Amino acid sequence: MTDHALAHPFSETQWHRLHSLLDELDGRQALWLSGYLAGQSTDFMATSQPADKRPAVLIAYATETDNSRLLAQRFGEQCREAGVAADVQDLARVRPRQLAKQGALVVITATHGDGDPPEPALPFFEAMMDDDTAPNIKNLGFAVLALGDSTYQHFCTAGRQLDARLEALGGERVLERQECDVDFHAPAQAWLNRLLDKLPKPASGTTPSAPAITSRSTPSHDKQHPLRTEVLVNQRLSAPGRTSPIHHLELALEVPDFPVVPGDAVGVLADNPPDLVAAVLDATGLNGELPVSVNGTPQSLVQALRQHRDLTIPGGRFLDYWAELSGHATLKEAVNGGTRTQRALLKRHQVLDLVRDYPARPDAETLVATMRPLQPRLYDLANSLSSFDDELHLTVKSFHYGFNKRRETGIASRYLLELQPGDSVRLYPHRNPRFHLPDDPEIPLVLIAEGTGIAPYRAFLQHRAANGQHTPFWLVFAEQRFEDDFLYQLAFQEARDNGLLARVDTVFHIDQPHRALADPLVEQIDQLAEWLERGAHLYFCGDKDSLTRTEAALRENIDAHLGAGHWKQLSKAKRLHRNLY
Ligand SMILES: Cc1cc2nc3c(=O)[nH]c(=O)nc-3n(C[C@H](O)[C@H](O)[C@H](O)COP(=O)(O)O)c2cc1C
Repeated sequence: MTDHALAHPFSETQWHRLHSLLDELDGRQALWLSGYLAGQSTDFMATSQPADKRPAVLIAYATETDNSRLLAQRFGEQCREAGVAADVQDLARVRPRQLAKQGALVVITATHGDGDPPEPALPFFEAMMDDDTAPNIKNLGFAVLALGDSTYQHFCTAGRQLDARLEALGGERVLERQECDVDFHAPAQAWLNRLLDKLPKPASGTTPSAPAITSRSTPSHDKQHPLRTEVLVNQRLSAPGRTSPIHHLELALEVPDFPVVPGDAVGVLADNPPDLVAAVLDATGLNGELPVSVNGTPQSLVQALRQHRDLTIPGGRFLDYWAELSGHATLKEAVNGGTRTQRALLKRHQVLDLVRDYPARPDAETLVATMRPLQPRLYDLANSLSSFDDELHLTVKSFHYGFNKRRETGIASRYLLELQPGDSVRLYPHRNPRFHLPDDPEIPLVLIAEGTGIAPYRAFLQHRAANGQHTPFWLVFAEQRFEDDFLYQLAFQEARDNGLLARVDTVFHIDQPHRALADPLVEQIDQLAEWLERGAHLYFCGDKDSLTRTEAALRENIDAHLGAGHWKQLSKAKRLHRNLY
């Protein structure tokens, strides 16, 4: 068959690239790719189908850490098995006008930032809230599942706002909004089951559509099915004696086709520190060997507390249980006093404070059932699998915070920093497509990092070098001291010497207390403008406050230099990439 015998939707360049990729694949890789594409097809199809062929139900998700996407995809499969025509799509790719043509809309959305919608879906939320761009959705059946975390002041705000707006725009609520806390699996599934009953079913006698093949048909790892990796190296990168040390970790990757590229991260399932687990057992008088179950899996209490339960933040259900069990007036008043009083109490008490200050004798199973699940933590990959396909590298900084006048250490960073070669770590891939490299290797890239934000840039450089690509890179990096804290200094200096890095600028806050991360770029604004005119993309990675200030300074200077609204255009053209934490 010639290329032209098949009417394909690709440009000539894409067609050639596709062919040369397919030529390189062996049978196993081709099979994997076909399964992967089939899995993605729920997303692809929704954007490419003509309007009149759109399935009745659109299941749209807005996510940053994947919970909403996984729920949406699972619900999509459940719908198809029940014969309900449903498409699953990222809200970031839904145009509000498209909604008017749907039969029903199911939204699964998280809340992030400080009560904000997940960042990729921001344009969708903005367009929906704006009277000029909001669609007319009279009679559109809708239902909203809101994911959140009740320890945040603005609980489930994104879901609440969208639910109210869909109603205000003329939609008809098929089922009352469900709000879920971090232990969302059971309530979310129960709500989705109820929703399924209310969605339009095929006429009797029609055969339900076959369940779609998802990327799960290939070996895959996620939060529920993490991969066990072995620690090869755990090395301090920063100066000895620094209060928040930074380490470089190398983990053995013993599975093929781990689906990450530079810019992606891994979700790490950290263990709680053994001394904290022991202190909780001690204060509750429970034996760690007691049998309990977590999501239906039987295990010992000590394992549940070590691997699955949040021993830091108590959460509302635990507080209710403990107030009842201990019978203590202070706790009862907090529970009965409404959200604000509860939150005030939780701000002063971690789990250990509660169980020590208000002693009681819990039942092991109820204790585990009422505690919040321990959340995974995301770490950006610091290497490219094109260079080391059997290793994952992470850059980890110790995290400390003040609590009740004492100094606490972050669970995940403490766990990772204390690992020894030979220990194992449970993790899963986390895709971050908004922070990937552009396809065209000739596009110049300005890489701006505060501290550990440098990790993905190491992966970017390795990736381009391994593929023999010559991208103009300009690195701007800030840390504490030049002598001690220039992370991966040798690698970046080598890249500078061999021409892979075109420019490097650094800011060391302790050495140069008045110098900001934006300063080197502002001082070289002509150069930056020239790079932008050549089509450069800008990447911002690391500490949210520092990089938000940096972006504001650059925006002001670039708009002054290249014309008002220039920065906004860069953002619209997807040439600004942010990965902030
Ligand atoms: C950085 C961050 C900020 C968050 N902010 C909020 C918030 O303001 N309100 C809220 O209810 N939940 C908040 N959450 C909790 C998430 O909504 C919750 O973990 C949800 O399950 C994430 O879903 P996703 O994986 O689909 O993004 C936040 C989570 C993170 C990691």
